Amino acid sequence: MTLSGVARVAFVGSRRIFASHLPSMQSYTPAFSRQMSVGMKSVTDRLRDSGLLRTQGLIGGKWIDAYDGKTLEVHNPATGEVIANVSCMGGKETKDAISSAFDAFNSWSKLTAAERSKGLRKWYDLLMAHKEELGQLITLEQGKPLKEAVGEVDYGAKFIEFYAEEAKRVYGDIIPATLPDRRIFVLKQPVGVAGAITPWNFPLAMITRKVGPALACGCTVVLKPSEFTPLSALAAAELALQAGIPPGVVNVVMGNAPDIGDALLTSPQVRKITFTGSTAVGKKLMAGAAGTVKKVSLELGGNAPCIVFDDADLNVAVNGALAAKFRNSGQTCVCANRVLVQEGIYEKFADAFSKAVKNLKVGDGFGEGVVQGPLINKAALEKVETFVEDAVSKGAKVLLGGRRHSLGMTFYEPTVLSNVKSEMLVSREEVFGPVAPLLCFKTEEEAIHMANDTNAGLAAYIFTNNLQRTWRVSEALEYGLVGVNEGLISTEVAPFGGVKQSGLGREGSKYGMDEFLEIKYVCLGDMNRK
Ligand SMILES: NC(=O)c1ccc[n+]([C@@H]2O[C@H](COP(=O)([O-])OP(=O)(O)OC[C@H]3O[C@@H](n4cnc5c(N)ncnc54)[C@H](O)[C@@H]3O)[C@@H](O)[C@H]2O)c1
Ligand SMILES: O=CCCC(=O)O
Repeated sequence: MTLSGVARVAFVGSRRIFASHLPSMQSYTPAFSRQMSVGMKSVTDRLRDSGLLRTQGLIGGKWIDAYDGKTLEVHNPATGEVIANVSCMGGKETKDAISSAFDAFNSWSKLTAAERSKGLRKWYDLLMAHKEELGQLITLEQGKPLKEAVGEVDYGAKFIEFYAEEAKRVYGDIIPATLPDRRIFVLKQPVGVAGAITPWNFPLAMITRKVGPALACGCTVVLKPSEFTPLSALAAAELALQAGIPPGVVNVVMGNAPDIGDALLTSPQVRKITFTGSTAVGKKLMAGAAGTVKKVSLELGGNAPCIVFDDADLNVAVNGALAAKFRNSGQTCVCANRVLVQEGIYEKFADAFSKAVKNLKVGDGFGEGVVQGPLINKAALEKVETFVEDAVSKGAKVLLGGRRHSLGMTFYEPTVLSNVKSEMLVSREEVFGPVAPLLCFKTEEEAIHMANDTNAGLAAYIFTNNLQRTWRVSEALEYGLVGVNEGLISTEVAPFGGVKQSGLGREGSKYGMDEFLEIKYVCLGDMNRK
């Protein structure tokens, strides 16, 4: 079937899905067109067949339109075209979703851990069974290369698998009593309904990292995915239903973010807010949650330093920095934001790194060999542009890239800047794009000072072959995660989270469970007392 033969409009349930995201053929090579026709056929047909292309909100196990019938367009960032129109919901729908979650909490929290575990395991199996389609959906609405998108499904699904196992390990304590006729017990209980708000850069994994532990602990969830990428969230929710997770345990609303946020924050029935996104929005949510004193966890923005010492292995450092910087086109909270290079290795590193960056193929995420997709939207593109202009106007030198990509849309050339200084915007704020600013330092103390000179404290990377230095610097860095000779460190088994203004709490690992549990102390008096 040729690309032109693919139906322009497909129907999913009662909703219309527009297939007009298909790219204009003039801009691509024949090989690329063939690839797209296969990819596009899969996206529309396979998703429709599996029921994964959902466009309504999910409340109490039912797929529901916005009460006023409003919809919201979802775009393919690689082409700008509309992929789907999803329900644009607000406070009213959110209140109903909260009621459903509150009702469902009664029964879900009372299931045995083994029963909840079974549901989560089934959900994991279904996510994995649909990993190709889910990956295509992520590429379609978020833009990341297909291979990376399928990798996100693997990564995201692992949180569900891990927490299916962890559900069975919510242990309490027995504390030696202070009086002979008493016994002291500690119980861990689910906090209640959790409001989960997630960003667009990992449309699936940021959801599973929250919903997995929440459900494992016995909590129920009202999820609000990003308006830019709701389709992956809806598909994951559809699979949760197919896995037999009861109605009301997972609810999804999307649309008017402040209205949805207000409904979640002001409801006394919501006992937990778990948020991943920008620091600015996180601060607002934290303030809003104070009114009803909710438990809050926040995964916010970063400003990751990537420190390359003179004694580093050059290849390891180049590959590590490349992975840490250019994953998801630089749109990752743990992406290296500043590359600090010691003066003795600076020139060699700048040269080898620029050569490696030059080889990164930019294009539509469905294109063969593409490793750099578009930025999420025009605002993101303009932000990157402004940051590069600011750096250049203050003396930075463009070693590579430094401008919009000839593909147009929101594509930006993978960029390397040298002679970058700490006061430039690229060093002070999260660039969230494919720009690597190189800063030079002389001593270890200077590197630590430069690295810590920020309000953010999420991820940091160091490249060195000196064991003592590894420990000294790892301990001195004011960050929640440190990669040593490694640029990709995220995994479901390790705690992920920031210090300072990068957030509160941890996701992933056994520690991720604590965010959804309350501790209850029970004092048992003398049962034989007359
Ligand atoms: N620390 C982490 O684990 C982590 C992971 C991924 C992304 N991030 C950060 O996320 C940011 C990029 O994501 P983004 O642009 O989607 O962030 P964002 O803060 O703009 O949006 C995140 C979510 O919050 C919602 N939102 C916005 N205003 C709201 C309000 N008033 N009330 C309720 N919800 C509201 C959005 O609709 C979206 O769903 C970057 O700063 C990145 O570093 C952090
Ligand atoms: O963007 C932040 C999340 C990325 C990750 O989990 O590694």
